[in-house]
Amino acid sequence: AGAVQMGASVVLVEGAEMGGDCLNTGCVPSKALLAAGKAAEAMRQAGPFGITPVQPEIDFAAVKDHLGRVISGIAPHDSQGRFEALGVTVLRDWARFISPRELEVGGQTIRARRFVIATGSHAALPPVPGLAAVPYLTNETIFGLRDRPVHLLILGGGPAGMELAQAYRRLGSRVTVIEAARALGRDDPDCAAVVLEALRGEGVDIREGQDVVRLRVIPEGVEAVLADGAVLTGSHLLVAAGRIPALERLDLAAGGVACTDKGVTVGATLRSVSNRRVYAIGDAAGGPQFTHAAAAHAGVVIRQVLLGLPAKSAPRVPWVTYTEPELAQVGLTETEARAAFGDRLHVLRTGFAGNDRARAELKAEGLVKVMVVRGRPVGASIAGPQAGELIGLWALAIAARIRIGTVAGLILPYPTLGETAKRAAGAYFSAKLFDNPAVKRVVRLVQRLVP
Ligand SMILES: Cc1cc2nc3c(=O)[nH]c(=O)nc-3n(C[C@H](O)[C@H](O)[C@H](O)COP(=O)(O)OP(=O)(O)OC[C@H]3O[C@@H](n4cnc5c(N)ncnc54)[C@H](O)[C@@H]3O)c2cc1C
Ligand SMILES: NC(=O)c1ccc[n+]([C@@H]2O[C@H](COP(=O)([O-])OP(=O)(O)OC[C@H]3O[C@@H](n4cnc5c(N)ncnc54)[C@H](O)[C@@H]3O)[C@@H](O)[C@H]2O)c1
Repeated sequence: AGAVQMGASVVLVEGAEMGGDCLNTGCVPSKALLAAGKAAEAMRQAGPFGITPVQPEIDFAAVKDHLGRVISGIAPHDSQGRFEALGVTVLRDWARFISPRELEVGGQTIRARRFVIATGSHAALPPVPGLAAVPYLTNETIFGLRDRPVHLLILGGGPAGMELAQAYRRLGSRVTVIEAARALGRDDPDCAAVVLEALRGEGVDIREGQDVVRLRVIPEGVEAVLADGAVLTGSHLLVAAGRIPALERLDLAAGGVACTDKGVTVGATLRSVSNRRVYAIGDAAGGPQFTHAAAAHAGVVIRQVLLGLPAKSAPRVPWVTYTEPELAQVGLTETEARAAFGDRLHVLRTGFAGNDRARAELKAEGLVKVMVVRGRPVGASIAGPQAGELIGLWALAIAARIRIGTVAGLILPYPTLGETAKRAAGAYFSAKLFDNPAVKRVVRLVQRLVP
């Protein structure tokens, strides 16, 4: 869309649904499902507000229809019609390279000056004994279910696994997550612990540090035997154990495009190291796998290809796991910042328990951690209500190299969750101001001298 509107001649090739993974089988249906689960949970948890709690009746097929409506509502923005109206030639078939500067698409040859590979990723299938012989779901099939799984076993406790675990649990399924290492392991452990405790409190069974040693079909569905000997039986199995780039149809060898099992081999400019006509963006580029990362990549390519300007992809992007409470990260985690800056690091912490809005809404679990080096934030981790919205301020502060004092001095409306930022920033100064005998001496002196 950007390229054509800036005057380039553009062909867009899509082999499946317009809108890709995010719209059809990723972000959008998962957030719509989480929203349905949240509505159900609010009914169960109304008691403390003085409202009789009810066990909601969930029409699972109607929930599935809700996902469909949300997708259809957004789809026009990603549609063939919209792109054609902008002047893009849209071809609905699979593309493959036939030479370093030609693609074959449905019998047609396309010769181009530049190519952008934006083919996304698929669910990775881990080498678990028996997986090939049992029925399993991935993100490409689970959102199509019209019947509620009785007991959903989820292989993988990353963002995909944990978001769907909470959604299905709240919609009435039993859910067991089997995680080989640490659940939500890319996030700050203190913040991840808040989310895991909340999920366990809702009845999600999370088995960490557990390999599945065998899977087999049983009459009720699937049986999983874990390394510790536990035997789990589920009606359905979801594989959410990471992603592999979707390069299999492209015949990259014919195009002279080097790749690994992580994606097309590119540097920070996103240009193929082996074919200078080719760029790779999004999940296919082997970096962070988020829609906003893919969108930022698109800007990096447009700048270089259309304007001839230098551009590089950002080494880090923020991310959010949309459980309730939410889990958000921008910049460095405490562990990363400690490794990079050692004793120069100050870690500021504040809990949502000290935030009056969170108290009023009975959502006071969670914390904000801010990593500060030489008076400027270099990272923030948040677990709590609306963490995904709250991380925006820290993203700006880090990107614009704003001093922590500027955040502490902000006047923010009361009572808002956003005040957690001011409170966390204030912690940088409170120790220096309030526990400092020199400050106390100065204040006493000023009190005596000032009339
Ligand atoms: C369950 C789930 C939830 C997620 N939630 C979030 C979220 O909340 N926020 C977030 O930022 N990210 C989320 N993600 C990640 C996000 O979906 C991806 O990072 C994003 O879709 C990547 O965009 P992309 O353009 O690289 O690839 P895609 O969106 O996958 O698009 C690639 C397109 O290329 C097409 N294609 C592939 N090969 C060919 C070929 N040879 N010829 C023609 N067409 C081809 C595919 O059909 C597809 O339509 C989630 C992922 C999952 C699985
Ligand atoms: N809210 C969001 O932005 C969001 C939501 C969902 C997915 N995504 C993106 O999509 C991508 C895929 O998500 P994901 O959660 O599938 O991947 P992931 O790589 O983030 O997590 C996969 C998890 O599965 C575990 N695992 C791997 N093999 C296993 C095995 N054999 N048994 C048990 N556990 C195993 C890993 O240890 C890891 O914790 C991620 O990169 C993520 O960034 C983003």
